[in-house]
This record gives sequence, C-alpha cells and structure tokens, in this order.
Amino acid sequence: MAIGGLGQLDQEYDGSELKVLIIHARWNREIIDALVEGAVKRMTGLGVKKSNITIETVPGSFELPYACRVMGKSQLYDAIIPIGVLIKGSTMHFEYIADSTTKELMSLQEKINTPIIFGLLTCMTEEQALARAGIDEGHTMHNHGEDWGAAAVEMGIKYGR
Ligand SMILES: O=c1[nH]c(NC[C@H](O)[C@H](O)[C@H](O)CO)c([N+](=O)[O-])c(=O)[nH]1
Repeated sequence: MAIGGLGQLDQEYDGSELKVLIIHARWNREIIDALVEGAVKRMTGLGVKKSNITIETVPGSFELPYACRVMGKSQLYDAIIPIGVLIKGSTMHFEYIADSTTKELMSLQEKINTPIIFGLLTCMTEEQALARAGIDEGHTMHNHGEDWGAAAVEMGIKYGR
C-alpha cells in the first residue's frame, strides 16, 4: 500500500448528489490551473456532476478564507476546496500568509458547518510547486489537486450538508 497521500479513499463513494465549491487564488496561475484541473478530474471521476462544481477566484491566497466564509454561509455546498500556491520569496510575506491562511481555513469549518479541504501549497521553490501539481519536467509527483478532489467527495458525503 502506498505510503502517504495519493488521495486514497477508504471505500467507494458516489458523488453524484454532491455540490462542491472550488475557490482558487490567481498567483502562480499555471500551477493553480493544473491543481484545479486535477481536483475537477478526480471529483467527476467519482460521480460529481461538472454542473455541481462551482469555481470562483480571488486575487491571492490571503483572500481565500474570507471568500470561503462568504460563499460558505449560503450552505449550498457539501465541501469547499480553497486552492492557493505560496512560494517562498526573499521576505517573511510567505510565512505570514501561509500561517494565517492555514489557521483561518481550519477554524472556518465550524463557523460555516462545511468541510474545507486544505488546498494550499506552501513551497520553498517553484520546482516544488510544479512537482506537486504534476507539471514539472519529469512528472516526479502526482497532482495534489486530485487528492483534494477525493477528500472533498469523502468529507462531503460523510460530513457535508
Ligand atoms: O497566492 C499567493 N499570494 C501571494 N501574495 C498575495 C497575497 O495572497 C494577497 O493577495 C495580497 O497580499 C493582497 O492582499 C504570494 N506571494 O506574495 O508570494 C504567493 O506566493 N501566493
């Protein structure tokens, strides 16, 4: 059995009744687009209707929690996948955004009674981010967006609306 992630589900799930919201940042757009594509592909592969996947965007990862809160208050979604790519620069900006956004996304779940999947890549280099989106030169890793899609289906069915 593979160690770690790979979005391995504990059982077969039928996502045909699920409604899922993806909110993605627009920084590092090529990587974001690959992650979103991976999440959508995995969810539709688990029966989620494309028409039941809503995709919204925000300027950057820092804006993800507030957008999740506003959209999540509607209680229209069984799960929410915020997707952002943070790549370490030469300042502390990365650390502050990564830490604050992560903590807020975690605590937001109780406030909106909706499972939120942790779709934030926090990478030291662009190469690391490309690899985790499955688009680096050697395709050295699987697309983590697929893991997030699988998690959204499981959490949405088990703990969603
Ligand atoms: O999503 C990201 N936002 C980033 N900054 C923007 C931030 O999320 C906000 O959009 C901005 O500060 C305006 O509030 C990033 N960096 O600064 O490096 C980054 O790597 N990724």
